[in-house]
Amino acid sequence: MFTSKLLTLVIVVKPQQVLLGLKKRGFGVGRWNGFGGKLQPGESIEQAAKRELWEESSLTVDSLEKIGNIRFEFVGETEILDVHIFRTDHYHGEPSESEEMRPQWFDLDAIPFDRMWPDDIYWFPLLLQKKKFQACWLYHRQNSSDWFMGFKKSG
Ligand SMILES: CNc1cc(N2CCOCC2)nc(N)n1
Repeated sequence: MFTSKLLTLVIVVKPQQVLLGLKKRGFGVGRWNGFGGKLQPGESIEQAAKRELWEESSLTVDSLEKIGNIRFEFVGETEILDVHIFRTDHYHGEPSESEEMRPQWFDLDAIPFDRMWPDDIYWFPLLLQKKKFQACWLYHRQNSSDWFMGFKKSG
């Protein structure tokens, strides 16, 4: 029996750069990623995305653009990660380090894909072109990059 866990992921973009955070602990530690996490009771996905962005980077946003959804399955595990991905080009404040994340701006032609989750190289270009997408990935182990993917772009 599979259960799914709702998670958020926010990618902050400015004209020539994208903001990523180095995960300092927990799931995905050591990888650069967008900002996000779990929902709290009573929260909408978007509210959780804004809260997690603020908690992890101290940025606030007026609006988020829902850009994608990826479902991750890990062989041998019964919990599917249902990650809702948002993009924002308008934010307030300056990024600052939190207990979870060390934020850093990256030039769009220098995104550190080799130090990110292996799926990111496939959907970051779509996010940067503002193309909505859906995807599913099967990982053979939580830290290996063995995976196969099904990819469906939706308009
Ligand atoms: C498994 N591959 C993943 C997972 C992931 N996240 C799961 C934990 O919550 C934040 C987003 N984010 C990316 N880019 N790739």
